[in-house]
Amino acid sequence: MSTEERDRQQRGVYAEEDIPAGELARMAEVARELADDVRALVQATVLTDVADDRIARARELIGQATEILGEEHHERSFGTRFNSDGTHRSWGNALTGIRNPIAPPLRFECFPDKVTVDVDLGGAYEGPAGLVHGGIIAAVFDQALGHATESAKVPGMTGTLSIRYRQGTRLGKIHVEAWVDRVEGVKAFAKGELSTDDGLCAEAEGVFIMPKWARGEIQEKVLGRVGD
Ligand SMILES: CCCCCCCCCCCC(=O)SCCNC(=O)CCNC(=O)[C@H](O)C(C)(C)COP(=O)(O)OP(=O)(O)OC[C@H]1O[C@@H](n2cnc3c(N)ncnc32)[C@H](O)[C@@H]1OP(=O)(O)O
Repeated sequence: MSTEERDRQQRGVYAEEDIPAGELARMAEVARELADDVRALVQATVLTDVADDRIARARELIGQATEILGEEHHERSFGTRFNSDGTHRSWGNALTGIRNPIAPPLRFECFPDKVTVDVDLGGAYEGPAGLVHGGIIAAVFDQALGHATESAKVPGMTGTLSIRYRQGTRLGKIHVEAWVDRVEGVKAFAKGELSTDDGLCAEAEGVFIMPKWARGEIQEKVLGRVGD
């Protein structure tokens, strides 16, 4: 596939919609509840100690649920949807998507100089025994630093991300802060820290770049709207 075709396809996953605020709130509630249920299922799957016959029964029920959910579905991914009320939603996002049970999910608080997030990472995010997987920590940083650039109105995609793991992060509650250090043209340089009750566990820095294909219309849309 040519670069032009790929860029065109990439721009195509951004959709416009016109959903009244009340309806959107209802849809969000349904999405959150479904993802919470499946997240609980994932945790139960990792930790279960029941006998094989109970697993077989659970699989039957899971199969039925999968069939129902698949009756109607989006083609490839949820993408990002811009609503006429000035919001946008990326409900499939792997870290923040309210419809995505893989997402912990991260819910950021935005301040003028930084974004923060507190989240509980349970047994589904294990790497070394009892500790959070390093790749999960990288993903959390990627989203947090990306969110900081978006909050500072200099959004971009990750060009380079580097992480210093200072000590193991025990499964459980983590606190992350991220901020934009400086901006050079289309590049925003962001930094972040992850801590727990044990203190500072990891630090990150990264370069976030507004890609060529997104400069202009999509950049304006992302900049002009708030959303999840
Ligand atoms: C809608 C979006 C917002 C959406 C924001 C949403 C927030 C999402 C947060 C989650 C973050 C992700 O998961 S993002 C997903 C993971 N990341 C990706 O998939 C990115 C894949 N890579 C790419 O798409 C591209 O290589 C880019 C965008 C990184 C750069 O390509 P480009 O757009 O063609 O940029 P280009 O003009 O060549 O270069 C611009 C400047 O950046 C420098 N540069 C280029 N690549 C890199 C690099 N990897 N690391 C450092 N610096 C780099 C160049 O030297 C140049 O510097 P100078 O000459 O100007 O000095």
